[in-house]
Amino acid sequence: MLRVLTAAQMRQAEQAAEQRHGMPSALLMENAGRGLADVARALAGPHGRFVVVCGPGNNGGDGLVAARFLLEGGARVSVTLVGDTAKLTTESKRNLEALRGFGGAALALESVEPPATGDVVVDALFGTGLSRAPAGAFAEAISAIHRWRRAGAKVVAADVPSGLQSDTGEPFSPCVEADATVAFGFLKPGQVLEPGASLCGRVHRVDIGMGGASSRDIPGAELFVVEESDARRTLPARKADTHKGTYGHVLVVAGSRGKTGAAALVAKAALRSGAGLVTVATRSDALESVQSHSAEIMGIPLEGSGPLGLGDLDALLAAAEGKDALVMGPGIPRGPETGRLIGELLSRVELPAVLDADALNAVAEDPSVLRRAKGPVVLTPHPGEMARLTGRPTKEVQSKRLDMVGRLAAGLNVTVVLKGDRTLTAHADGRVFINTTGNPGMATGGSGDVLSGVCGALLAQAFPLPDAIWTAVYTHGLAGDLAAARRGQLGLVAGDLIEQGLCEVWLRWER
Ligand SMILES: NC(=O)C1=CN([C@@H]2O[C@H](COP(=O)(O)OP(=O)(O)OC[C@H]3O[C@@H](n4cnc5c(N)ncnc54)[C@H](O)[C@@H]3O)[C@@H](O)[C@H]2O)[C@H](O)CC1
Ligand SMILES: [K+]
Repeated sequence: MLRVLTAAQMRQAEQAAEQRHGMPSALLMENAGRGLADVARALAGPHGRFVVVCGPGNNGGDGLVAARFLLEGGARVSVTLVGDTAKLTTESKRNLEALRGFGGAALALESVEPPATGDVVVDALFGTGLSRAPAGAFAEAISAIHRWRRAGAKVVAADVPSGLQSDTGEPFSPCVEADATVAFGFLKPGQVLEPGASLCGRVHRVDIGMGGASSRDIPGAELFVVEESDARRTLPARKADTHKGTYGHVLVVAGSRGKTGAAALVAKAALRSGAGLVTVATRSDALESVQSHSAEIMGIPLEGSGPLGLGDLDALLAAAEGKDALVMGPGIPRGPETGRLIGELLSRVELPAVLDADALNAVAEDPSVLRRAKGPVVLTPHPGEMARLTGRPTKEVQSKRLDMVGRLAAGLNVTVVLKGDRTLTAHADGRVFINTTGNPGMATGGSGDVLSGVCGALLAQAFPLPDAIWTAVYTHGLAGDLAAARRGQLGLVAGDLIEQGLCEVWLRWER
């Protein structure tokens, strides 16, 4: 699990490294510059030349150190300092002097021979200190870097591409587009959230000596990027002396006439994710069709017709007996009472409950009904459903994903999975887990149903929250990547995630 730090948290970590762990910022910068030089060197052609573009702050300082290491290694290096050199930070001033000792003079931008294929440009204009859109000479420097990249040079960004807001991943204009970014010490949100992640190119995280700074040194939001090893570790190998009851029984309340596939996708995904038993509760006129999708699906008919309402409460309470997790929402017939029904049901059963699709739209009218839930609740909205849950426009949800998912989870004391590119899993305790698996081929009907089935299965197997959920999200995306590798993104359908993807993930992790 990789910790992701905001700019303010980075500064706190830097202070802790200095005050508690005896790592002066000069040494941090030396290590950062060395890591930057190593990545730049690896990207250069055999006779590649380096152009290091430095700004006025410590990001520029990193660039100066990198220039020195490249010169030491015998490379051809030219350094350009942008902005008022009188304003250089102490550390940068010191490194500029050191560089002069190597004869690597600071040249003006105009006098630099334009780099091209095989050459490498090091973008050390701004890092986590960027506070507004680059203008004037800084904007001109970024335009030069764009030109050089179009001419074939590779661009390596120090810490963050200059112009990118490291806390959000939103770029100012102009903003550098890098082939690689060297993250110093810890990842930043802007390197893992879109569009920042794409602007960074390949992110290389290098340790610079802040390893001693642990969580207690760094208060505030706890953001993490989930790695494959984390997800794999959540799901231990099965023991021999177990039976289907050991792996839990998932109750799926989903489906309706014309939308029986949604219920089947949830149920099949749960079965393919290790649930011992799966029962679908749905209107009688839909049940046969749901069960026809797979012999393993058991069924409970919900008598009556029309939208789910308080009249269905007793039947659902009875259906919940002896179950270990509940998944509700995909394809359900929603009506004016459905939200209250969900509130009543959750206030009386202890089951961990996953609410998706129309269950989310039902509770969106009054999300506070969820506060009475007896068991843990997991919401899995896509941005549109998140907009309805929060009462904010979808555009705003997408521009403040981190903030909004954390706020909703804390406000309702639930776990929230905000789906999309880089799905975010926010837990009520403030931790947010960033997912990096998945691909646009998964933007197909039923993909979300599959995710809710995987969530239900892992909860039914008593994997703890929030681990079970960020693991389900990681697994679902990896299943999509493996399925797309065989079927192509265009050809991918939700069923492939189950039949193809999930089974390949388990095989890969059980080896
Ligand atoms: N925090 C750490 O542990 C380490 C950080 N290192 C590097 O330092 C930068 C952050 O450096 P900082 O001096 O805070 O700011 P920047 O260099 O990113 O920005 C320079 C400076 O520029 C001013 N500024 C902001 N926006 C603009 C603008 N649009 N136009 C003009 N000037 C602007 C502002 O005053 C900034 O302070 C971090 O990214 C790392 O690369 C250490 O080297 C390693 C440890
Ligand atoms: K930079």
